[in-house]
Amino acid sequence: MTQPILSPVPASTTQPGLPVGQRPTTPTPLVASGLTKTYGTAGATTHALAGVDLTIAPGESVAIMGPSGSGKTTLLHCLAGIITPTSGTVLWRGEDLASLSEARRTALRRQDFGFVFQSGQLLPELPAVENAAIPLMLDGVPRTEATRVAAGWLAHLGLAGLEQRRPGELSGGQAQRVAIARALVGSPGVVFADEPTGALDQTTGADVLAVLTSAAKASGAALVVVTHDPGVARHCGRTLAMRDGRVVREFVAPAADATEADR
Ligand SMILES: Nc1ncnc2c1ncn2[C@@H]1O[C@H](COP(=O)(O)OP(=O)(O)OP(=O)(O)O)[C@@H](O)[C@H]1O
Repeated sequence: MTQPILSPVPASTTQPGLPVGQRPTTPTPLVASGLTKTYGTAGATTHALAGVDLTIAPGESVAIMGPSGSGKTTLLHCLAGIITPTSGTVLWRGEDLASLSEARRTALRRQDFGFVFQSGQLLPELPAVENAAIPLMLDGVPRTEATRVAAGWLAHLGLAGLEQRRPGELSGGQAQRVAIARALVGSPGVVFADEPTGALDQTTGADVLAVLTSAAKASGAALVVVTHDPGVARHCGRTLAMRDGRVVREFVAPAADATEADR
């Protein structure tokens, strides 16, 4: 039986996953200022982001909603350093992500950020426990230790006994829990989730979302979730409604007063 490595106590008193000292422990906000992103070339441009200012506090959960094409994924990708904004800055631990070398940005994404996508993010040939352990192994943690920690997360997320199953042998909801374990296993500062329940039925999606938000909270990670589902947004402390590349409304939890037009 693997040892549980996540206890429901504040992250300030425990850093699940890795031995103390391997991770910076000072909580830090993620601060975006004046973000714009323009795709295309002269004559055929799309202004996907038209000036976004946003601060994600340590440990807070933020849902990003808005109609298709309003810039949600573009914002998430800028915040996570996956793409570089056309103008504006994203500061993490005092550094502008755009000023880092690609190698530094890649390392930072692996070490400080976790990611959950809609589906298809697990490697089909690897068992669940190894899928979940990947970020640690890429970071140089020995395989035995990495899989021990990953197994602890799988157990915490309700997947004890399924460690050796490959993704094709898991349900959609179980596969998303493995993806959540993988996102949290390295004790990230921020977890980014893009439509994490979009491929699941409503009940399974609600379960997975509850698991994601509570596990992120217990680990002390901030959570940024792009979603069309107001049920998802209700799990988050703050909801931003986007339109035409801007944040046009903001709700403090729960987002019960979000209208159909905000989705
Ligand atoms: N790589 C790209 N090249 C050109 N245009 C892009 C690119 N990515 C996004 N866009 C455009 O930028 C705008 C914002 O796209 P984005 O994917 O951020 O919106 P979204 O709100 O996440 O949409 P959805 O809810 O449909 O996923 C859209 O008009 C889209 O067509």
